[in-house]
Amino acid sequence: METSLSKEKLEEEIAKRVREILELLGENPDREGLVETPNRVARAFLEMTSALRTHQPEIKVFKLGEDGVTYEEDQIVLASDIQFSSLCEHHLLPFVGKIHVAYVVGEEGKVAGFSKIIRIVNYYASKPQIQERLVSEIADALMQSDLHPKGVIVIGDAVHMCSYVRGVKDKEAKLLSIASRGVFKTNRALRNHVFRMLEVSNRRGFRLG
Ligand SMILES: Nc1nc2c(ncn2[C@@H]2O[C@H](COP(=O)(O)OP(=O)(O)OP(=O)(O)O)[C@@H](O)[C@H]2O)c(=O)[nH]1
Ligand SMILES: [Zn+2]
Repeated sequence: METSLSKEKLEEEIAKRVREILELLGENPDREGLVETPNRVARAFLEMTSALRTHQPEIKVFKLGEDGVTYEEDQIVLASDIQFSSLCEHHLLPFVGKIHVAYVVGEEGKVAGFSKIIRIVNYYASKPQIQERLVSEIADALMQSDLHPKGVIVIGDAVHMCSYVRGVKDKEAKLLSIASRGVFKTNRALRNHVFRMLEVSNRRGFRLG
């Protein structure tokens, strides 16, 4: 649903409801520690759902080959270990983990700005959903972008707080989900190649700082 309320008004309206929830839970929302809580919660939820009220960021692309350098055709590009947090649409609790995005350079020879891939992940993560839809949306966004890749694969690997802190309370279980598009859908060897690249990326143990 589109909302025409200003950010301030939205925060005020959400905070009012959070206050009511606190009261229903048996808390005293006027006690010192809770006075600012409804507004903090409102701001946190607005931040974690910002994609509902904003447009997808631009995916800036660069054309390879224009500088006379021959690039390897069908080069696979992997952006790995992109940390994300999102909200599960069933409980509105966070699920947090990593997303890996790989694509095969298309016939136009375009590559995406590295940070733009991270921005796209963060954008689609910023709303309530299930993890399977998150990886699918990221894959579709890249396929439909100016990048025009031959294929995209998006792997999500996350811990869901709704299963960690409540319900089954499993502290170890993780959800792994994979969305494949284009050549990755049909070519199993190519998919396996990405999995091997991820293994290398995990093994290299390269950390700055
Ligand atoms: N596949 C998938 N399931 C999810 C995701 N996030 C939450 N869920 C699951 O959504 C389901 C909702 O099930 P319900 O039975 O309606 O909710 P519930 O009574 O709170 O279920 P429990 O968590 O089993 O206590 C649960 O099994 C959650 O683990 C997700 O991203 N992907
Ligand atoms: Zn959940």
